[in-house]
Amino acid sequence: MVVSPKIAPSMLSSDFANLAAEAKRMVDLGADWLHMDIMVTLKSEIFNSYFTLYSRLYNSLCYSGRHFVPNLTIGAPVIESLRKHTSAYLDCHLMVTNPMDYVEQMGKAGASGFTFHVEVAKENWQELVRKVKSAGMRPGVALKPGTPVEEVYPLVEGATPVEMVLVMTVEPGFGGQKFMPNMMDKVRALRQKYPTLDIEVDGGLGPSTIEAAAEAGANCIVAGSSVFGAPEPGKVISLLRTSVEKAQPTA
Ligand SMILES: O=C(CO)[C@@H](O)[C@H](O)COP(=O)(O)O
Repeated sequence: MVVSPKIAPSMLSSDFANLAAEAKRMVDLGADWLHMDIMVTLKSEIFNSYFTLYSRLYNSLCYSGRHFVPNLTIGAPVIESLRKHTSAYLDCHLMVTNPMDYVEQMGKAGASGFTFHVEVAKENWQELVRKVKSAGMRPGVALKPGTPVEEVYPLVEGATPVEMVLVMTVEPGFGGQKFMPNMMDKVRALRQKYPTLDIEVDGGLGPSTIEAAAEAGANCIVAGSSVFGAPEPGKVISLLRTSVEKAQPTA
């Protein structure tokens, strides 16, 4: 195996009122990571940082209104609570417009991975990656469906590189959307350039779409509704893993 499979149920599809039990259930069923979707409002972020006309304009043009995504989920306090109940790798995907503001609190809360969006970190990604590492987390970069894959190359090749690229296979914001097969061109390009990189796919992954993703070269698989909605979630986790294993070239 060149890269190992990491199956990461998206806790966005879990019962939030029973998060600790849901996390344990997933780990017991064979999950490698727990994927945590962090989405916050732009409003709270801009009060924490600089409120400029530019950022207002930029965000209204790029991010349909005042949020990076049109949904609200969890933040560092929930990660901190969950961390008391599990030692699992918490794969945190920050769908926020100012990831720098969250590095310290996410590190202290016990996040394992900190994946930010390239669309909002074009200027300061080097400092961001350094801070993520010194806060004890593994840095990753995510890209939305409309973002060209070339935009993440400098982050993978930098002096302090990211350790994972997350290719969104739906528009970020909600679980239960349809997988976008044309995103596999990005995965293929990344795998060809970086044979040992962790490449994650997120959105619409399940038994009917895993083959396309695994064949393209994805090894970290986020799956929400296909796992939590299955009568036997353990079988889905194991099928996802087998598909990745089968598709990987042997070293
Ligand atoms: O980040 C997101 C949505 O923004 C994902 O993590 C979803 O939670 C994946 O859910 P499914 O598409 O697998 O239901």
